Amino acid sequence: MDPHLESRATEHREGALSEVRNGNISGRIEIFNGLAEGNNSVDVLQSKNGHYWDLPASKISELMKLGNLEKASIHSLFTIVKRILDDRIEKKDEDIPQRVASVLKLVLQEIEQQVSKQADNMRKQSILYKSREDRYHSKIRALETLATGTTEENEVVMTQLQQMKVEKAKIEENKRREEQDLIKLRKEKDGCESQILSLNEKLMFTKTSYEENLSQLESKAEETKNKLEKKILELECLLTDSKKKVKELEDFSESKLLRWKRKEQRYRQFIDSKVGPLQELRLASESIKQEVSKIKNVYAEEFFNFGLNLKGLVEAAENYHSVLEENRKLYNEVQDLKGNIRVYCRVRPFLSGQNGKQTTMQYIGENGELVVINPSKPGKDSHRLFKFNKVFGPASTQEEVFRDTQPLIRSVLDGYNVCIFAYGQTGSGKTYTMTGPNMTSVADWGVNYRALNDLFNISQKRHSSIAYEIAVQMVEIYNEQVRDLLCNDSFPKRYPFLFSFLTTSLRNHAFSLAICKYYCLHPVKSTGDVLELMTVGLMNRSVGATALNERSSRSHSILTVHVRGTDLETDAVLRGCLHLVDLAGSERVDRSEAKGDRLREAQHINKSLSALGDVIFALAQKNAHVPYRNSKLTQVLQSSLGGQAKTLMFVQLNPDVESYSETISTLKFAERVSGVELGAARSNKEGRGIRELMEQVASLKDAAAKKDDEIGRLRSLKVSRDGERRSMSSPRCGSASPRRHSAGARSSQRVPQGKSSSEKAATDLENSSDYSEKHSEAGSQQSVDDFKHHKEFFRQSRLAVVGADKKFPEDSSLKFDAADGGKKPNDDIELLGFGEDDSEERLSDISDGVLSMGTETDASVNSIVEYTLFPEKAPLKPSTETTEKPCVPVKIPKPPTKQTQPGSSRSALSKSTSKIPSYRKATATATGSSSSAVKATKRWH
Ligand SMILES: Nc1ncnc2c1ncn2[C@@H]1O[C@H](COP(=O)(O)OP(=O)(O)OP(=O)(O)O)[C@@H](O)[C@H]1O
Repeated sequence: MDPHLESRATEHREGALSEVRNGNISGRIEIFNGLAEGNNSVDVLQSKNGHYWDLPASKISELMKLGNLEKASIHSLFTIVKRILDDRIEKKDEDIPQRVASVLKLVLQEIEQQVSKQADNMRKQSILYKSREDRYHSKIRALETLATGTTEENEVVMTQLQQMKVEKAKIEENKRREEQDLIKLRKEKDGCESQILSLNEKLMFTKTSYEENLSQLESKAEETKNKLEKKILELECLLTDSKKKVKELEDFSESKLLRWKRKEQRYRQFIDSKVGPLQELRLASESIKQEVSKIKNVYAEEFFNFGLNLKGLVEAAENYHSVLEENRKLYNEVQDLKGNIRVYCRVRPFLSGQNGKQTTMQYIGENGELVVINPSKPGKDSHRLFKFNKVFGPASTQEEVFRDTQPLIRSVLDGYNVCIFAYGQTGSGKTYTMTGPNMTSVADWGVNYRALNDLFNISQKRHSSIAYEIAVQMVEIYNEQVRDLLCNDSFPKRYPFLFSFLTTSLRNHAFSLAICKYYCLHPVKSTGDVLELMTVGLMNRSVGATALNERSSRSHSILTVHVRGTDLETDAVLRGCLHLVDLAGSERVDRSEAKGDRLREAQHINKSLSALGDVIFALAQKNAHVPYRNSKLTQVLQSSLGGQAKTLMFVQLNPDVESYSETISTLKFAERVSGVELGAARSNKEGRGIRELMEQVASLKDAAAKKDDEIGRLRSLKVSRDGERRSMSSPRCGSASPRRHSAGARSSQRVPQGKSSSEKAATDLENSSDYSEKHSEAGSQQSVDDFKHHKEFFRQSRLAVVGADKKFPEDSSLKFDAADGGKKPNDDIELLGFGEDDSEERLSDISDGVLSMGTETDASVNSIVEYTLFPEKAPLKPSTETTEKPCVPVKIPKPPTKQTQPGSSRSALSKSTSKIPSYRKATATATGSSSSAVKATKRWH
C-alpha cells in the first residue's frame, strides 16, 4: 500500500473517530434520518456500481482527502468505520490497540442499533405523516370543490369575515380598553366609595353641628329680632324727634340765612364806607415808614454813642470790682481786728438720684449773699436774705473752698490758734468739706488733709529760718465722752516711727513722754503720716445709722494740729494750734426718728450743739460768764472760741425743700455766730525775754515758798480766831457770804489731811482764786483785782514749773526720785492741770504703760497736751465743781474786761507782766531750785 495514502486513511479514521467521540454525529444522523425517510438526496458513497464501503482503503482515503465523504450518509460512514476496524483487527494492525478497536466496535454497534431504531421510528412516523398528508390533501380537494362552488359567497363571506375579523379585533381592542377602563373605574369607584364614606361622616358631623348652630342662631336671631324690634321702636322715636329737630334747624338756618344776608349787606355798606379811609391810611403809613427810617438812622447814631458810654461804664465796673475786692479785704482786716468769727456757707449739690428736686437756694452772691426761698409758701415772706463772709455754691470744688481758708490755716505757722468747724444737719456735707469723700484722690481732699499738707509744705520752705515741729491728735466726743481716736494698745507696734520719736526725742522730758504716750499726740513729718493716722482715726470714729443718713456720724470729731516753731536766729519760739472740727449732725431729734441708743446719741449731740450756741452767744454779748463747761465740746474748743484765736465756721446746707426748716434754723444760728467778736487774734510768740522771765518766775516761786510758812501761820491764827468768833456769835457767821463760805468749806474738804501748812496756804490761794472768779462774775472790782493778782502769781508759778521741767537732764525719769523726794513722773502730771480725780485715773493708766482705745478723757485733754509738748504760760486749773470759767491751761485767760477797766486782754497782760520785775530780786537768789517750785505749784492744786 502507498504510504502516503495509508497515512491519509489513518488521519481520516482518526478524524472520524474523534467526531464520534465528541458526539458530533448529529449532522450525520440527520443525513441518515433523511435517508430513512426516503430523502432523495444522493449518498456520495453509493454508486451504481455498488457501495463505497467496498472500496479499498486507499480509495477511501483519497475520497476523504477530496472532501467527498462530507456528504456521505451516516450509515455509510459507520459501515466504512466498521470495515476499517474489521480490517485493522484482521490485519492485527498495530496502529490501533486491539481492545480499543473492539470497544469502539461495540460502541459503534450500539450506536448503530440505536440509530437504526430511531430510523425505524422515524420511518413509521413518516408513514403516519404521509397518511395524514393524504387525508389532508383529500380534504383540501373536497374543500376546493366546495370553495369553487361558493367563491362569490366566499368572497363576500371572506370580506365579511375580514371585516368581522377587523371588527372583532376592534371589539377585542375596545373590550381590552374597556376592561382596563373597568379596572380603572373600579379603582375610582373604590376611592369614591371611601370618599363618600368620609363625606357621609363629615356630612353627618356637619349636619349635627349645623343643626346645633341652627338652633343657636335661631335663638340668637330670636333675641336679635327682639332687640332689633326694640331698636326699631327707639329709632322710630328718634327719627320722629330728629325730624322735628331737622324741621326746627331748617327754620333756624332759614332765619340765620336771612340774618347773614342782612349782615352781609351791612358789611358791604361798611366796607364801601371804609375804602376811602383805608386809602388815606395807606398814604399815612407810607409817610410813617419814611419817618421810621429817619428814626432808625438817629437810633443807630445814638446806639453807637451808647456803646461808647457803655465801654466807659464797663471800665468803671471793673474798677468797681477791684474797689469791691479791696473793700472785702479791708472788711476782712476789720473783722480780723475785731476778731469776728468768720462764717463760710457751703451748699451741697443734689446727690445722684435727686435730680429734678426743687432747691431752696434762690440766689448765691459773690460777696456772701444768700437768698433762701420757701417754695411751699409762695409770696413776699418766702424769701430770706442772709449775708456771710462767703457762700460756696453746689458747684464749688474742694480746692476753691480751701483757697479761701488757706490764709487762716497758714497763720497757725505764725503762732496763731485757729479753729475751723463744720456745722449743719446730717447729710449736709460736713464730712465732705472737712475730710472729703475719698482720701485716695487729691482733688477730693477736704480741708483737713489740705491744711496739713499746706503746713508741711510751708514748714519745709521755711526750714532754713524756722524749725517746725508738728504733731496731731484726733479725738471724738461721743455721748459727752471724749475718746482718743488714735490711741490704742497696738499703737507702738503699728507706728514704730512715732513711738521711737516719743521715746527718743522726748526722753529728756519725762512729763511729755508720759503724757504723749497717754494722749497719743502724734508727731508727724509728712502728709503720708497724717493720712495714715487719719485713716485710723476715721475708722475708729463712731458711726451710727438713722433714717436720715445711713452713715450718719453721731459724734463730733476733732483733729488738732500742734505746731511749734523755733526761730533759728533768735531762738524765739512760736506755738500754734489748729482745731479742725467735724460736728455731729444738727437736725432735730424727732425728725431723725431716733429711738433707744440713737435717741440718746441725738440728745447728747443736741445738748452739746446748744451749749456751743450758748457759748457763742455769751461771747457775742460779751457776757462775763461764758458757759464753757456745759458740754465737753465747748470745753475742748474753749481755747479757740474764747481766746485770741481765729475762728471759722463752715455752715453746711442741704438744698432740698424737705430740709427748708433745718436750713433756716442753721442759717439763723450762723447769722448770730457771724456777729460774735472774739477780739483781735494774738500770736503765741515768746522771745528770749519771756524765757528769761520764766526762769525768774521759778525763783519767785522759791520766795513764795518761803512765804508759805507765814501764810500757814496766819491761816492757823485766822482759824483759831474764827473758832473763837464762831463760839461767840455763830448766827452772824452763818449769814456771811454763802459763796465765800462754801468755797472755804469746799477748800477745807479738798485739802487732804496731813498736809503741811504751806500746802494749806496754797489751797487758800486756790480758794481765793475761785472766789475771785465768782466774785468777778458778780461784778466786784476789788475781787477782780485780787483775782488778777492771784492769777498772775499762779501763772508765774506755772511757768516756773515748766522752766524747771525743761531743765531736767536727759534721763530725768530716773532722777525724779532723788530730785523730788521720791515722786514719780506721774505724780507731777497733776501739776500740769489735771483735777485730782482725773489724775488718779490717768496715773494708773500711765503707770500701767498700756492705754486702751476709747479711754474717756477730760475736756482739758487738748490743752494739757499742748502744754506738755510745747510747755508755755498757762492759767491755773480752777475747781471743776464751782467755776464756769476756762479750765484749760492753754493760755493766759482774758481778765474779765467788763468788770475791770475797759481794755483788751493785752492791757491786762501788760499789767500782769509789769509786775514781774518786782519778783526779779527773789529770782536772783533762788535760781534753779526747781523742786521747791514744783512743790509750791503742787500745793496750789
Ligand atoms: N459739695 C459736695 N459735692 C458733692 N457731694 C457732696 C458734697 N457735700 C456732700 N456731698 C455728699 O453728700 C452726702 C452727705 O455728706 P456728708 O457725709 O459729708 O454729710 P455730713 O453732714 O457730714 O453728715 P453727718 O452729719 O451724718 O456726718 C455724701 O454722700 C457726700 O459725698
